[in-house]
Amino acid sequence: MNISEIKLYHMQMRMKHPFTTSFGTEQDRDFLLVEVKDSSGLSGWGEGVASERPLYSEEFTQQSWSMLEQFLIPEALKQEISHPDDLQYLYKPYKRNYMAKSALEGAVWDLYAKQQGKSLSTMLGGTKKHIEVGISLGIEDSYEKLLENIQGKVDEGYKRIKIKIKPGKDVDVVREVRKHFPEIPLMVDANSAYTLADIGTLKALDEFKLMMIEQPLAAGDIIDHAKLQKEIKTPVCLDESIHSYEDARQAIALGSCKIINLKIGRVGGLTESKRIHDLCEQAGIPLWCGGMLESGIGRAHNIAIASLANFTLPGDTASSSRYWEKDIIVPEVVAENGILTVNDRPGIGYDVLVDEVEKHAINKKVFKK
Ligand SMILES: O=C(O)CCC(=O)C1=CC=C[C@@H](O)[C@@H]1C(=O)O
Ligand SMILES: [Mg+2]
Repeated sequence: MNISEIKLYHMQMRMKHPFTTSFGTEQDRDFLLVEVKDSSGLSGWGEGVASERPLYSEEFTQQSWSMLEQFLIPEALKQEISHPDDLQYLYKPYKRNYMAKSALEGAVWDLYAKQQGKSLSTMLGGTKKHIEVGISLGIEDSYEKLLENIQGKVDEGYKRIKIKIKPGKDVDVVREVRKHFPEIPLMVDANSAYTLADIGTLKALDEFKLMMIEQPLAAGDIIDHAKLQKEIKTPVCLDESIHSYEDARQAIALGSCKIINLKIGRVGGLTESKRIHDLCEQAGIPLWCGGMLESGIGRAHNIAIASLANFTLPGDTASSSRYWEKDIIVPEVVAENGILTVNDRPGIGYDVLVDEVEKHAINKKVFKK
């Protein structure tokens, strides 16, 4: 692949509105970008989705920066990479740090696809040209604000509504939403806010015809989710418990979930994402592509992976305008009536506005072969 230079950017971009989950509120997105250049000057881009604080998982921006700066980038420049899959061997000695690994690997995949003159979707084996998307709504202080947000997104045509729940803001909130929206495709994301002691509350959600309940129990848990799934009708969807092909294999074998929210950054990149996709396709476990409040670069990667056949449920990749006054890609990601078009331009299929990247970069480091 003749990689000659790798640039690491520490980005800060303010989202239009704060986003609240069971573990915290975020509005100033702090994330990384990786740019991989070949000797002809062609660039591939990847996004590091860890946040400033390790609340979603153990990863955080500064840790990803150190992992990339001290280990992953210098080692990638030391060897000849002929295919993005080669990075799995470089990554093998290093534990976890999935989001850092994914940022570099995603940039290498984008560059590789551009060198082949093919879209990233095609290179990954994607078959869909249109992808249905939903919207993930944060926790609001008032019912009227939440109901207003839902109405707005239903009017925009989003194909499913995901709302966050936590103890004290769960059954009553879903009941109120169902009162106003009895038929919309609705799911809840608990971000690990419950334990098996809350089984009464989680069973009570069965009356609301939810598409799924996402990650009700502890991050990393497989066993208790298997016990829970036997007790409730609502399909369990795992997010923070699935960090690898192995985790997915064990969760499927134990019946811990009926659906998986796949996030490229959480599982260490596109090569592992593809492996998990194929495993779930074999096992009849549908996937959807989750979001990590990405900039357009991460959204473009999400679109590419979500074009694979077994991504059969609407994901979280809403329009760029969901979060950003101005995205760092052109054209911006636009969901028309809840549908994204997979473009067949080379690589991620969007141009990166390097001036905008530089504007939002609070730190940058260039690594040369
Ligand atoms: O990117 C999006 O629009 C989805 C955001 C979202 O729901 C999440 C982002 C990051 C961590 C979590 O809070 C949550 C999730 O668990 O999916
Ligand atoms: Mg989630």
